[in-house]
Amino acid sequence: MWLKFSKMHGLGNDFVVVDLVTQSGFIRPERVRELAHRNFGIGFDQLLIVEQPSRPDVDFKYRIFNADGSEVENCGNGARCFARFVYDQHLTGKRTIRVETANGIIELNLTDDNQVVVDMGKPILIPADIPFSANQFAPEYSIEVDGIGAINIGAVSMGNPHAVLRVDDVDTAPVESWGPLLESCPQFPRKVNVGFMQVVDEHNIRLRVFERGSGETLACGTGACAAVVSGQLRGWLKPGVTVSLPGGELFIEWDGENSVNMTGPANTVFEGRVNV
Ligand SMILES: N[C@H](CCC[C@H](N)C(=O)O)C(=O)O
Repeated sequence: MWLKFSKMHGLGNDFVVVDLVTQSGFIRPERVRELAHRNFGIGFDQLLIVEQPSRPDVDFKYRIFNADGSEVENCGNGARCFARFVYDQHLTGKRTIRVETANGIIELNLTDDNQVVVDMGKPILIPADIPFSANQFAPEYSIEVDGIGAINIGAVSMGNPHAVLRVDDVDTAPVESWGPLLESCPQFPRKVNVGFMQVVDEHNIRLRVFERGSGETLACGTGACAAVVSGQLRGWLKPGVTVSLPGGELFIEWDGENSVNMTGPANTVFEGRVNV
């Protein structure tokens, strides 16, 4: 079965986006892994699926699959590309689009200057809801990790789980070595995305993210949101933070209580057809 797709990226975090509103089909997890391969497949960090909504108060359903075939709850850079895709493919004429993810509703706003503003919802901080093995919320936790030892982390979910470490310099941070060890540590029963955050000042950070199910990416939208939330909770940041990632910059705003808002670009590279 052949399906049309768009190849897109948000700051180099790259996606294949498939419309299953006007097309019908199903992509098995094994086929997701094959298509994610950068030599034998198309190559992507995540596969994004556009589906008909399952409730009247949203415009679309938004499903996300990592390169390893795992289905996940949210993808921030993907949300911006999702908005660009459904508008450019004329699946909607709206510039404010409500979508349901596996973990709730997010609102996407296409701006006049070719950016996308996403209301990412409130951060989830209760350990059991992240999920993270702590008895009660704390801004910072000390955990023991095999192969690393004792480290301090923030634990935040944006629908998907994130551990946030502070480092002095992201360029020398142990992303490749510590990323996989933390991604699968038992304290996060559904695994975890791992953010390495360098605080430049109270309104600027640098960030690298080792993503659950995909490895290090050039940018991570939910990771940027989680890092800012954790940095504000730990007293290092104030509302209105520019996050510099290897692929570019996102602007993240959180008032300390309500939704986290993310602003950034979304780009289409090419369109194609793929046999699933
Ligand atoms: N790897 C993530 C999903 C993609 C998140 C990232 N690409 C973003 O922009 O938020 C997870 O397993 O939760």
